[in-house]
Amino acid sequence: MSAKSDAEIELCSIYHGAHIKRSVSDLATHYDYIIAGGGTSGLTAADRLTAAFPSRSVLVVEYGDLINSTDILRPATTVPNPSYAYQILSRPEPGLNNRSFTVTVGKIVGGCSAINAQMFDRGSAADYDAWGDVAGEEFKAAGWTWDGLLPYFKKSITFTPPTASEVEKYDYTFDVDAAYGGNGPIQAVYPPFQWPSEKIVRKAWTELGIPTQREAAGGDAYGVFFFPSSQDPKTQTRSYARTGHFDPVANRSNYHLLVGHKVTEIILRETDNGDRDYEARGVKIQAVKGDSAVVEITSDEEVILAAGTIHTPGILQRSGIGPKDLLTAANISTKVELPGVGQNFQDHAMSSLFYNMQTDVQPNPMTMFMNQTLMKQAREEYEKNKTGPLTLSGGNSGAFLPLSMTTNDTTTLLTALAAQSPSTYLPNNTHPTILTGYAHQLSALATLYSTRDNAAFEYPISSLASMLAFLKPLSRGTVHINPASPLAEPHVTYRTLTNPLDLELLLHGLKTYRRLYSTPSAQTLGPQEIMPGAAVSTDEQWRAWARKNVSPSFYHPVGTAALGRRERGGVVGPDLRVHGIEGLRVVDASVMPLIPGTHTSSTVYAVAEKGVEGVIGDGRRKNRKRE
Ligand SMILES: Cc1cc2nc3c(=O)[nH]c(=O)nc-3n(C[C@H](O)[C@H](O)[C@H](O)COP(=O)(O)OP(=O)(O)OC[C@H]3O[C@@H](n4cnc5c(N)ncnc54)[C@H](O)[C@@H]3O)c2cc1C
Repeated sequence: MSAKSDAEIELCSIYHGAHIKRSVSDLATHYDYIIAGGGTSGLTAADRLTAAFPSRSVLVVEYGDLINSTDILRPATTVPNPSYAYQILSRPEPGLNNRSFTVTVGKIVGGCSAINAQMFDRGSAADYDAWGDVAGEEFKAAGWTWDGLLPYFKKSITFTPPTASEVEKYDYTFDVDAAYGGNGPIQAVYPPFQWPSEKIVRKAWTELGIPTQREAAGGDAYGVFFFPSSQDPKTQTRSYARTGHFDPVANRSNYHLLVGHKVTEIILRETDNGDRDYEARGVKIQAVKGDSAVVEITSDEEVILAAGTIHTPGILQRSGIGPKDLLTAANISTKVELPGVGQNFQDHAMSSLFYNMQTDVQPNPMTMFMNQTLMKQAREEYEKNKTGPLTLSGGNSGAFLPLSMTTNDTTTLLTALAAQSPSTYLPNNTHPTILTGYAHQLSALATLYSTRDNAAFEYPISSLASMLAFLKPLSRGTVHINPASPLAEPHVTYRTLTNPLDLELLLHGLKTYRRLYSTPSAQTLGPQEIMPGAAVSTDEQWRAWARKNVSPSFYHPVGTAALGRRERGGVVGPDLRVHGIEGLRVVDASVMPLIPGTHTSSTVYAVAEKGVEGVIGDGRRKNRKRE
C-alpha cells in the first residue's frame, strides 16, 4: 500500500468509524439533544451529555471538518493554516480610520481551541464577580461569580506541574492548592522551554514596580506571572476540545458528529409555558458545500448553541429571535424580540510596537524562525525529546497591569468614566434595554478600573514582541446577519475606540512600553524603538498613531448573547436558557456579559462545564417525573 500524502491524512477520519457523519442521509431523523457547533464549548457539552445519558442520543453539527494534521497538534502561535478559520472581513471600523479587519474564528472540529495560541490563563476574581453585578442578583445567586466558576475551571483541566529542574531553570512558580486539583480532559502545563530574554523582560517589569504573583489562576490575575499552556505533558502537543472531549469518547454509541454542515435556524413551536412563548424542537441544517437543500432534524429534549460569538447570534436572528428592526430589515418575522442578540460585542483591542534589540540574546524567535539550520535543530529536538523552542506556543508569561500601574492620574480618567451617559457612544437607535444594561456595565467597569487587583492591559512577555492587549474596553460592537443575505457571513463591527475614553485609557497602556524599555534590565538589551518611533511623542500623535495602527481583536470575541436580565439587554438567563424560549440554551463565549482580562479559552471551558451541568440536571429531573 502506498504511503498517504499529507492531504489524504488530513481528509480521512481515522479514529472514529461510524460516528462521524458527512451527510444528512446518515443521520437519525431525530435526537434527544442537538448541539450547534463542534468547537471548544460544543465538544465539551457533548462529552458531558453523552456520558451522563448513555441511552439518549446527541448530535453535534459542525461547519468545519475533522482535520487529522500534525500542524494542529504542534504548539503554534496562532492559526497554523488559514483554511482552518473563517475569513470574514469586518465592516469599516469607525474608530480605526474606517479600516476593515479579518475576523478570525475557527472553522474546524475543535473550533478556536484548534487554532489558538494555547495561552491558558484565567481572569481575576473581580472580572467574574462583575458578571453578576452586570447581569442581575439572581445571576450571582446562580454562581456567575468567581467563587461559583472556580470549581468549573478546576473541573475542566488537569494541571501537571513542571519538573524541579524546569522550576529552577526558568523560575517557574505555581500554587496547585489555590488554582488546580481537577482531573478534567484538557491538559495544562508549563512548557519545558523559555527564551532567555523572558527572564530579562520579567525582571524589567519588576524594576517598574509591578508585583509578581506566585500563582494568578486562583483569582489574582494582575502583576507579572506565569500561566500554563493548553498542552499535553507527555507529547508536548496541543490539548484542545477535540483531543480532550472528542477523540477519547467518539465511539460512544449515543454520539453523532456531523461535519461540513451548518445550522441555519432553530425549529420553534409555539407553546404556552409561563413566560416562554416558544419551544425549540430541532434545527434546520444545510451542507456547507454541494447540495443546498435545507433539512430538518428534530430534538426531543434541547437544542444547545455553541457556534461561538460570531455565529451564535446569526442562528438566533435567522430563527426570529433578536432585534426587531434588524429582523424586519431581513424580512424575518420576529418570534421573540430580544434586542441583545448580536449586541454587546467585545474583544481585546491589540497593538504592536516594535523594538530592535542591539544586544543579541540567543536563541531568540526572530533569528531562529528565519534560520534554516536553527529551525532544523529545533525540529529534531522537538521530534526526538519533546523539548526545546518548539514546545512553546504563544508563550506563558505576561505582565497584567491595572490602570493605576500605568498612570498616576487615574482620577481624571475615572471622573470622565463616571460622567459618561450610556447613550452617548452607542449607536443612536440603541434599544432602551441595551442602554440599561450598558449603564450597569459602565458602573462595574468604573469599579474594576479603580481597583488594583485586576488588569486593564496585558503585555505578553515571552518572545520580546512588544504587544499590548487592551483588556477592559468601554466600546461595544455588533454582529448582525446581513439583511440582504441572512445566510451569508454576518456583518461584524467591532466599533473599537468609538468610546473616546478607550483611546485615553489605551494611551497609558501604550506609553508604558517606553518606561519598560528604560529600566536597567531592559536597557541591557539595547532596545531601539522602531514603531511608533521618535516622531510620536505628544498625546495627539499617540492618538493618531493608535487609530491608524491598533487592531480590534486579540482573537477573544465575546458578549453577543450575554447573560443578563431581559430588561438589561440580556439574552440568556442564569441557567443559560434563551429568554422566552423553552429547550434552547447557549454555552459558548457569546454569553460572557463583560470580557474578562485574560485569554478566553479556559473561561469558555468553565462556562460550558457549568452550562451543561444545568442541562444534565434538568434532564435528570425530567426523567424522575417520567418514572
Ligand atoms: C487565532 C486565535 C488565537 C487565540 N488564542 C488564544 C489563546 O492563546 N488562549 C486562549 O485562552 N484563547 C485564545 N483564543 C480564544 C479562544 O480559543 C476562544 O475564546 C474559544 O475557543 C471560543 O470557544 P467557543 O466554543 O465559543 O467557539 P469556537 O471554539 O469557535 O466553536 C464554535 C464552532 O462552531 C462552528 N460553527 C459556527 N457556526 C456554525 C453553524 N451555523 N453551524 C454549525 N457549526 C457552526 C465553528 O465552525 C466552530 O467550530 C484564540 C482564538 C483565536 C481565533
